[in-house]
Amino acid sequence: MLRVGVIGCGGMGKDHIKRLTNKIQGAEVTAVSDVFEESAKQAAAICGAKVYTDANELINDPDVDAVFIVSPGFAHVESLLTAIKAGKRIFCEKPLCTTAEDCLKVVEAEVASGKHLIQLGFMRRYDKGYMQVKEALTSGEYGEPLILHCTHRNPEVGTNYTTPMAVHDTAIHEIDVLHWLVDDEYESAQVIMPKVTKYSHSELKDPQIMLLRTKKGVCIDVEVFVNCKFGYDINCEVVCEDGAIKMPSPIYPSIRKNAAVSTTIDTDCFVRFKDAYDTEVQDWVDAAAEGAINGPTAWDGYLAAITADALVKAQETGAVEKINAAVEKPEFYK
Ligand SMILES: NC(=O)c1ccc[n+]([C@@H]2O[C@H](COP(=O)([O-])OP(=O)(O)OC[C@H]3O[C@@H](n4cnc5c(N)ncnc54)[C@H](O)[C@@H]3O)[C@@H](O)[C@H]2O)c1
Ligand SMILES: O[C@H]1[C@H](O)[C@@H](O)[C@H](O)[C@@H](O)[C@H]1O
Repeated sequence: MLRVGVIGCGGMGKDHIKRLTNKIQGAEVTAVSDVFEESAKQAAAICGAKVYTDANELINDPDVDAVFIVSPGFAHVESLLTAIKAGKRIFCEKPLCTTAEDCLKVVEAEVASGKHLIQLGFMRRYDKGYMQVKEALTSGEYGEPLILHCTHRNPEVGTNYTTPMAVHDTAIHEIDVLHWLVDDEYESAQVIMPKVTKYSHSELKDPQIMLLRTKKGVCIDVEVFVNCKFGYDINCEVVCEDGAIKMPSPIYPSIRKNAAVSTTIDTDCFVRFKDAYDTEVQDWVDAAAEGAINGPTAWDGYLAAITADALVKAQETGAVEKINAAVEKPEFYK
């Protein structure tokens, strides 16, 4: 049994604690921590775990074999470095860290430890729909990918959500999954700002159109619209030389009523990606039995961070911004 300590007991933290406690085979939550003791206590009630307010104490608890980081992005770096030092296995929710500089520190610490310790929570790589698109692309039947059209729509966000978060918090998922889909790396980024929706506020330009170009010349457009009001709507279509592949939407019945046909759209990521979260976490636990780490790595987190930085710069300049890694991909991640 893998004894897991969970850091961060907010919305996503509690969702993962329930998953680890009720669904995942081979793991138990033995400790939880939150800077707010009351949040940690509420989470501990779900799983009967020890309560900490200091994440570093949880990491060094001898009853914790592995650490699950679900605190806000800005707090990830400290827990990651402490857990690497303690030699603990780590699952870290996206983003790895909020700056490329911190991501690089984590990459360097993991490489120096000589052990693969970190799986990053880019769950879309475990989503059935994206996996089907990837399978179609790698079959070679449709030729080379040329263009990707994507949408990332949330029904609404809180008033503390600001313009750069459309990149760091939201488009970060597309940044990771799309280059993985087409097996390529990003070269440049640009952002186009349409008219702002009446449902936004002065600190948030919403919607945005993000454009990415890969080294092989694939052009990607992602509409990020976080106050779209109508649902949690994720779409992706890959236009290839010999066909176009559209990711399937979750299947709901089509209802005929009052002279209209309607189908449900999910309203949040917890439902839309429920199966993907379950699969990624089970994979992390299963890999532990073999002393391995699967899935997205700290290096993927670093690549996402430099791409995010270019997009945030492009939000301000409106220009095409280059994306360059400060270092070569270490042998360790190849
Ligand atoms: N993969 C996904 O689709 C997905 C979905 C939602 C959230 N997330 C990620 O999960 C993480 C948490 O998001 P959330 O929505 O639960 O946020 P949240 O604000 O609801 O919860 C964060 C919790 O962490 C606590 N906290 C803050 N600093 C801490 C620290 N240093 N140590 C321990 N706890 C600390 C806060 O008190 C809060 O209870 C973020 O990295 C976010 O990007 C991922
Ligand atoms: O933290 C959440 C989460 O990552 C969701 O998957 C994404 O759709 C939201 O935009 C973001 O705010």
